[in-house]
Amino acid sequence: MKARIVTLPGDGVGPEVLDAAVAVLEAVAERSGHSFEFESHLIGGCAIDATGEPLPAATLEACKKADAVLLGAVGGPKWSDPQAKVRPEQGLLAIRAALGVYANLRPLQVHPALASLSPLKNEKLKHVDVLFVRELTGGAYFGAKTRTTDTATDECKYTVAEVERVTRRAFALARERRQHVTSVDKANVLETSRLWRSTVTRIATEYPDVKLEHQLVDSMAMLLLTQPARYDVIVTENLFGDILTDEAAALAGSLGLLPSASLGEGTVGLYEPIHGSAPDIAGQGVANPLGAILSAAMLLRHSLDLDVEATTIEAAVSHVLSNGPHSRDIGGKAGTAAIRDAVIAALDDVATPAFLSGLRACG
Ligand SMILES: NC(=O)c1ccc[n+]([C@@H]2O[C@H](COP(=O)([O-])OP(=O)(O)OC[C@H]3O[C@@H](n4cnc5c(N)ncnc54)[C@H](O)[C@@H]3O)[C@@H](O)[C@H]2O)c1
Ligand SMILES: CC(C)[C@H](C(=O)O)[C@@H](O)C(=O)O
Ligand SMILES: [Mg+2]
Repeated sequence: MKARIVTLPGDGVGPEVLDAAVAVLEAVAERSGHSFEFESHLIGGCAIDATGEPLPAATLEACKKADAVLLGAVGGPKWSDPQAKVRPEQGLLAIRAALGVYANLRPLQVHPALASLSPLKNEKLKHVDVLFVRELTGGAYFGAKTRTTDTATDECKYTVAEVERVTRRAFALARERRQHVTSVDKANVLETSRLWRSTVTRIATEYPDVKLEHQLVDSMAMLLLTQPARYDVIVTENLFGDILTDEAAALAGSLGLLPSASLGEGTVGLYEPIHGSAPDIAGQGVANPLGAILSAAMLLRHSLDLDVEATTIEAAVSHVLSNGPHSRDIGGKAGTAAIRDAVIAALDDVATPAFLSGLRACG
């Protein structure tokens, strides 16, 4: 298979983790006989510096023509002045909106080798396998904003159609898993949450084989840490999903470990680790690239239909977590490049005949 992948390294540790993810994809191509072509474009702070825009037109145009987009991270102190007219994060929101990727899949698993890093050091960590489906193109992120000297507002708006499509995506995914959806809202206070809850409840009747429960977001934040193994698919609105998934990363052991896939309907998929530009460690070569590498695996699965290759990357990552080396955020000493090389070496340890069949076919 031939595929064109646009890479958007962005700022801070973004380019560092993306280099590692691209190297792993190149190693996969070499071993499985596929051909991936990479084209890098600007987004975020570096794009503001070069063009004045956080999402230059050339970047968007390239993304729309690609088979998939792999992003590092945007933002950083250099562009965080509260008075600034343009911000790196606007580029990220704009690309998500322009590609129409309304469903952000953020899987959480806890690797046994990292269980001691988790705030839950007991049996409850076994079998933690949660898929967050975060609504990504609506809510307070995209509502009207106002600002005067003493007042500011962020409108939070959801339409029924926006809730319906992300709910259907969550239920379809739950059907392939453990047939359980938890919908998270704040329906005791917010009107948008009441619309969310009634819409989810109605759409759930289309999936009688999937069990639905509702949970208020504040208690969800507690239950996620105390009973994570109870949950299968968690569907929620944009802001709640942002916060709960960073919280979930604490269970996994580090924010540097979690990947994501942002999907729409018949549009280009956008893949990115859930962490940010990590200004505190940027430029030191110590960022954990596993969230970016696992995002590349999700890209292969969801945009290129290369499930065997995706599973092989995931197995190689698991092999490295079991055997080391480990990066600093998970208690080790290895830098980004050493982790990258270890994952690439592990591809050969975990490769199956199915994975290598493309290569054999190519002689
Ligand atoms: N998708 C994105 O581009 C994205 C996501 C989140 C935050 N941001 C931006 O990043 C900037 C910094 O935000 P923040 O500090 O709140 O969050 P952050 O995710 O950048 O960092 C939070 C903490 O996690 C650590 N961390 C993050 N990624 C890591 C990795 N790969 N390996 C090891 N440690 C890692 C950091 O060192 C830091 O201590 C802000 O400008 C924010 O807007 C961007
Ligand atoms: C940088 C920011 C706009 C972004 C978000 O809130 O969506 C980030 O936190 C994320 O989780 O991808
Ligand atoms: Mg976030």
